[in-house]
Amino acid sequence: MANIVTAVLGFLLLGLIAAYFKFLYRKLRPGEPPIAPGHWFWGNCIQFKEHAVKFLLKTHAMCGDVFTVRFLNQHITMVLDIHSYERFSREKNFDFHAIEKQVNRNVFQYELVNSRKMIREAGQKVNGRHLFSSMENFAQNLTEAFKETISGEADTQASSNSNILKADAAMQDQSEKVKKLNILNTAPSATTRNNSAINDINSVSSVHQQPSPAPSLASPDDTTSDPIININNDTIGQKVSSWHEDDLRNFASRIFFSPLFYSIFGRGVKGQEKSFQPQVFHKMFDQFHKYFNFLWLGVPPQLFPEAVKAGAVLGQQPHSGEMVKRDGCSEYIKFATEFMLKHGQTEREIVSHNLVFLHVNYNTFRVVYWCMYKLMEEAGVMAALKAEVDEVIEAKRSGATPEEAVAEFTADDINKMPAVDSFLKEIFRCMSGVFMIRKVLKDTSFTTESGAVYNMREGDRVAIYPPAFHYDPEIYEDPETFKYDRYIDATFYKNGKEIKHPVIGFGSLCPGQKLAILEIKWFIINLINSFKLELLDGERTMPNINMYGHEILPPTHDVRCRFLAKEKPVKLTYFNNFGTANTHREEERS
Ligand code: HEM
Repeated sequence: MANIVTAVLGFLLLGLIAAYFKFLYRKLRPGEPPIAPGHWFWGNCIQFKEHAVKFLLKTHAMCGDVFTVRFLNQHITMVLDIHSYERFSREKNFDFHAIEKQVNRNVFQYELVNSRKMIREAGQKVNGRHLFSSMENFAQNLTEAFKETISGEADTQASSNSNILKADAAMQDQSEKVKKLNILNTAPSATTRNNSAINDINSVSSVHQQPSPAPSLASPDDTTSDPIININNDTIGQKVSSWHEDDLRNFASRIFFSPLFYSIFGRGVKGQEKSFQPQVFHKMFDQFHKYFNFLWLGVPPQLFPEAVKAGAVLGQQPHSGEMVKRDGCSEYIKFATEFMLKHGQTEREIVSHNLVFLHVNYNTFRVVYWCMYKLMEEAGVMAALKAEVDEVIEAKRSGATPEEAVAEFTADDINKMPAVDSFLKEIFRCMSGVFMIRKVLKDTSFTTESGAVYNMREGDRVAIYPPAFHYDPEIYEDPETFKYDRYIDATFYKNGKEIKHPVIGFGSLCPGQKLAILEIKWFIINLINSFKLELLDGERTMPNINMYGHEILPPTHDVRCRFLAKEKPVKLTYFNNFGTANTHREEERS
């Protein structure tokens, strides 16, 4: 018996050693970059999770510009040379498609047919003339959201959302449709989960609907802080003519996420939308998003019941035929829906794609959260931006009386405000967590800008890691400090050479970059024009460095703030001037 046990243990050990050499250990081939020191089993997982930027900068100092890190059995070669960004982006053997496929399959559980063509063509629906019309759509929705928040209607709506969900929960049947549309429909009891998700919302509701909610220490991505129902009953329906307290995330959701949602999916018939509402989706999306990094790496969704529950609610969307007819539905969604239907994709796949699109847009919300926070954190930042915004508005202002005062902005006007522009770049510098990652399609010799050659192995991943550039003390003086004016008339150097792209928040492929920047800047201008806002005493937060890998880092926890609608602000309007000669030239230049 003892002999058998010894033999089994021996085989097991041999198996483990063989598995180690097959999957984890790597013998370098000639010309391959060095491997970063790490744990024999985890590789560099722990170092990366503890503080990705510090780990990479330290390894860079040890190994040079190009080196390979390992996450369990996944090798990723890091190209940490900012001057090689363009070469990296242009390299045909470095493929983003495989990464996008992995996200679609593992996180959103579907496959996009002919995805390269779809994204290339759909991407045009937010650029060129569509950039201007998409922006017009967003600006109208933003004005609406500000009006609703100032009049108190947004609170009333949020409260009625909660009622809709209660009614919905009561009415929930065993509908097959709901089961089929659950994007994480991994087990047969999707409907039950769906009900319990809704019930969860309602149970949180009763906890949160207290006259004076305590300051929330929950992460903004934490479901315990509920955006739908975290409402002070005393203020529901009241005009915001006195100071009004809220969680920052909640406030940002109402004045930014809502208009963003409507700009993507349009508006249905008021009062008949059940759970397909921005505040419901925001809440559920956050819940789902928390597990993004695990799902992306292929961990089964069944391990995250909270994500599955959220998936059930997120799956409840209008039928595609209805969606494209909604008032203000984006050209992107219309195009993508038509494309997918032509390629024989199902309703469930269309639903999943809609969520992918919301996912990429969600980054814009995260940036806005940080913009609001940084405006409040230091009085000097708000004062400087306010001075610029007031000055530009004053110069554009028309109308004889304060009631009639209007200032009209074009996209060029919005982009030509140096303090706003620099502030936003600094937000991206400090808050980006993005991996610009590609799959190596075949063995490739990659030459860096300085002429060094590295052999990249087929099947590996290769990445640029912008946050490591953004916090490089050789590029940025005092990189840990937030300086809103860092980018005004400034140039940056590394190894004595000027850097062409000092901030890389969007990777090289994001088709939504121009739209996101315009939307955020327009939001900042409107926010400063319409509201006074402050953090409550002692409220501070910071980016959650454990979330490196997310495009924009979430905060470690939410903060409480208070805001006051300004008396008679100048009415701001966005003017779509696409078609004028100047605009074409600006577009071509950028
Ligand atoms: C602040 C907001 C945003 C950030 C930080 C952001 C960031 C990114 C990043 C880092 C990538 C990967 C690119 C690469 O690796 O080269 C990406 C891809 C993408 N983004 Fe954005 N994005 C934002 C807003 C948007 C918006 C508003 C849209 C809407 C059109 C959008 C659509 C996409 C799409 C479709 C892709 C996939 C591109 C492909 O597969 O080729 N993004 N984004």
